[in-house]
Amino acid sequence: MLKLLSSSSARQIHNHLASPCLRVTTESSTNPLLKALGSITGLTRRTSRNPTYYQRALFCSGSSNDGSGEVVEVELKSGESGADSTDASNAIVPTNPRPEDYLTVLALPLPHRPLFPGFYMPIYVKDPKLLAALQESRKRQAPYAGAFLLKDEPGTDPSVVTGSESEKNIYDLKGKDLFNRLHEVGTLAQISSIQGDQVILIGHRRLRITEMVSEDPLTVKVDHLKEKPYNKDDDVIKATSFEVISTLRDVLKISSLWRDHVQTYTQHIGDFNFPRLADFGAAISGANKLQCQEVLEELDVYKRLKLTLELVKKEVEISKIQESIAKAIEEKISGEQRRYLLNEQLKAIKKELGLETDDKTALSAKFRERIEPKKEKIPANVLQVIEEELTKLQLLEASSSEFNVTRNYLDWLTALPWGNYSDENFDVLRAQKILDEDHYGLTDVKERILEFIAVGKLRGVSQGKIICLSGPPGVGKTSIGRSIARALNRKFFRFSVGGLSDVAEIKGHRRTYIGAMPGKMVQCLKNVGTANPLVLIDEIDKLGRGHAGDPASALLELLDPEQNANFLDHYLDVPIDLSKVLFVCTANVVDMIPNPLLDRMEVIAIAGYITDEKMHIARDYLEKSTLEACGIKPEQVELTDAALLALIENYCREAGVRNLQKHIEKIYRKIALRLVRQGELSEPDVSGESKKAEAESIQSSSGSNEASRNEENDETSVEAETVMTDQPSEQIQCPVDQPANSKEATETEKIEESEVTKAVEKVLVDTSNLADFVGKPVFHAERIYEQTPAGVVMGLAWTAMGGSTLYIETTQVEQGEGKGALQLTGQLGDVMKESAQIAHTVARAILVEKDPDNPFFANTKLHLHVPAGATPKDGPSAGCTMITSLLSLAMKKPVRKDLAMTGEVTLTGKILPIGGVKEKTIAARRSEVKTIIFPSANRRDFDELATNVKEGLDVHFVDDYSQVFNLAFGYDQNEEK
Ligand SMILES: Nc1ncnc2c1ncn2[C@@H]1O[C@H](COP(=O)(O)OP(=O)(O)OP(=O)(O)O)[C@@H](O)[C@H]1O
Repeated sequence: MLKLLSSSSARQIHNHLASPCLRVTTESSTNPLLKALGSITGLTRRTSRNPTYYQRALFCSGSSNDGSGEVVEVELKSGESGADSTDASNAIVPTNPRPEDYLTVLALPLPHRPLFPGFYMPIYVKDPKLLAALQESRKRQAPYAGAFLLKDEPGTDPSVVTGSESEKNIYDLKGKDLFNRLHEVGTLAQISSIQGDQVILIGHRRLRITEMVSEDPLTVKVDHLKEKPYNKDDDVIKATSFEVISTLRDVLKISSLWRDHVQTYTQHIGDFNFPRLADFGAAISGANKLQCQEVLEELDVYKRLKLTLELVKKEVEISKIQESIAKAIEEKISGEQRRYLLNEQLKAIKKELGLETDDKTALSAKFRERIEPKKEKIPANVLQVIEEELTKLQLLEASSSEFNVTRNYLDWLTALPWGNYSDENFDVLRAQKILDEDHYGLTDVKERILEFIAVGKLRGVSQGKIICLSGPPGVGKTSIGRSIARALNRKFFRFSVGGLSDVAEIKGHRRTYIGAMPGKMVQCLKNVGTANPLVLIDEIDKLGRGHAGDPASALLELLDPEQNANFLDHYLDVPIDLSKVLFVCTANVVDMIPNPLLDRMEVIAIAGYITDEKMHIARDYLEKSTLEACGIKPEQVELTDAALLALIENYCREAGVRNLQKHIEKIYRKIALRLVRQGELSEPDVSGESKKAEAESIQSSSGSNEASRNEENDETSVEAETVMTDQPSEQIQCPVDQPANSKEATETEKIEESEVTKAVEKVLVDTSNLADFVGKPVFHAERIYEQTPAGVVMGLAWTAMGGSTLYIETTQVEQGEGKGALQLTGQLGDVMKESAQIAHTVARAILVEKDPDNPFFANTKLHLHVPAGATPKDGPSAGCTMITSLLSLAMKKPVRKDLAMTGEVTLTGKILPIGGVKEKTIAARRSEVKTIIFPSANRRDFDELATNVKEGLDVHFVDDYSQVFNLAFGYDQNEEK
């Protein structure tokens, strides 16, 4: 409470407080505000240096002795609330205030560390009210506040950094909450400056909060704390402080960070006594906030010094670790730097000596060197693109991704064989020789190639063409492609488009994609190095559907001679001339080739081989190449004709020869193994003279040995084979696979055995031992009837695997008035089902004509089946076979022996042409058919067949079913038998 002062009481207070900074006016004031404050018991502080201009005063109510009264700040503005300068001049105004005069202070929360006396600390005040209050107090020339460390939230670990989250929360703390979170002991902080929300504090003296005065901004009452009295000359304190000093010196020596700390945060340390030393050590240490707070709270000087010593000692250790880490890293970096510098120097020296240019220049030089010889042939637009890209390369940063893209692009552009053609062979005779060398038969294909060469010779230039070789697997489509390339002296490149569904495979990716690549054609040109290779596109009938674009259209652009002179690959982005490329495609089924593509092709069908052709191929090509591949000398083995024939007829009856090749390889591999085994057995550990002598003795007794071996072999060896001795006439049987642990074998027997095998020179493969090499025949004969019964007729079919024979079987299910019906089985397709219905109708009509009284079809339920029910079948060509089968059953008369037929039939009985004449003829031969009926329209196809295919066949060409009827049933049954 404030009481108006009389001059005497004011002086009394003045004297009592004995403060030189107080000035007391003697006149009493009528200021109503002062009156309202009631009696004054203690004067604390004046706020203005000049008593004439004072505006505020701090008064403390209650006892003036202990200073425990309430502090009241009074505004004494002149002219406000009746207070004027005259009135105010009556108040008691202190001069030169001291920090210890502050008994009520604004509380500043410190989130990270306590503030030590004598140190700077910048803090950020986010609370606008608090900031305003601080600014106000600075204006009032009372720039002091209390700085208190904030306690962690209960349950948090002070050593764990949780980011800015906690900091955010403290700005939200207000009033009582904030008060409860503050450590009791803090520091009286002078507000040195305020810039924005940054406030620089300078620590002065320790405070202890006693109670909260106001909540927002938080104002607290404080006690000023003093160190406990201590003896300056105490040895222990001295020793401890010296240790602190020497440790600090060590740290300062090691850590430059500490030196900076000392310079930045210490402020007029003043007289450097022991308590200050302890504060100093703790303040600059890196200890956590609670350890620092402990030092701050410690008023016992010795204890405080001890605490500080612990902290600085720890700091020494940390500094040592820091130093070693720094040293290790420095060493590593300096090593790398050194290497880098040396490398750079090396590069510079090499450059100076002209030994090496920098990467980019070297790269550009490489590309230029590449295009130099073919510069004349490279199209102008391509040259321009190359030049532009080379300029771009120089401007790009070598480490950029764009640089790599440009480099790869240039690599492709410059690597292509622009205008580089291989010298073509226009020598027809030579070409024919090469073609014959590689393949037996295939006259059509060879003729076509020779025509191509002849045209090239006359025109002087060859032309890009698309040839399509179609036929069953293994007939040599791929290998003839390779052979054509050899004959024409063109480079060969093969790629399969079977299942290909991505257009990018053909046309390339756009350069913008990561990992972009040009298409197959550009890769081919780079690979072969000439612009006129022979490109074999395999399995074109199995081209995929395409999920991104249509591969068939892309192939069209590639193959079409009209378009491919300017083929544009997405990656290359410059037109390439593919008009000189010879494209050869292969397919199993021509029907599956997309029509626009097929339209541009010259299809050459390879039908498959008959036994005779297979024999030739096996003898002259497959056997020779296999012998070579297995490392067997021709004189070491003999595969008899009979064995080969058996192999073809019983094991490899399909149209192609791939399976035959596999079987021959299998035989020769087995022979190779046996020869090696024998060879090993025949290497006895005897030398020179003794060997010779033994050989002679063995030779003289060979007859008896052979005889004994023969006997033994008959009884014991299941897997025996025919072997020949020096004299081919003397054939003996000897076991090739010896029982590994023959206990009975004596020493002499062993020698004899080895010498006998040594004499073996030729392995004979005959029909008798063929099964030992290739196992039992796996092929079941197509022919299931020796003589077809009534209702069964042999037809001829075409499949992707070649031709084959098939039976049409008809039987009667039940009979009865008006029960005539037809039931079909055998996985027949729609066309074949319709064909059967037609056959039923036509057969009925014919029967009416031939035997009007026979009600068979009207009263009989029939079942027509086509065996091999697991294989789907379709097509109209079995029409005439079905009619014949139905009529045969109706008339109960089997058809002529060894007859096969094929032909589509109309409802009126006309016979329409069919496809696959060669395949069907070959299939008929395979099944030992003697008589074949073909539609007349196919006569030309048949006439074109090679003589060996036609040989020995009785072929009839028919226009009308009546002719078939006569051929099938117009025979004398007795004669047939
Ligand atoms: N007329 C022939 N003369 C000599 N060897 C042949 C003849 N026909 C095929 N061959 C041989 O048969 C093997 C198989 O031929 P190739 O691989 O060319 O068959 P393909 O018709 O391309 O089969 P696919 O349709 O399965 O690709 C090759 O080793 C080839 O040399």
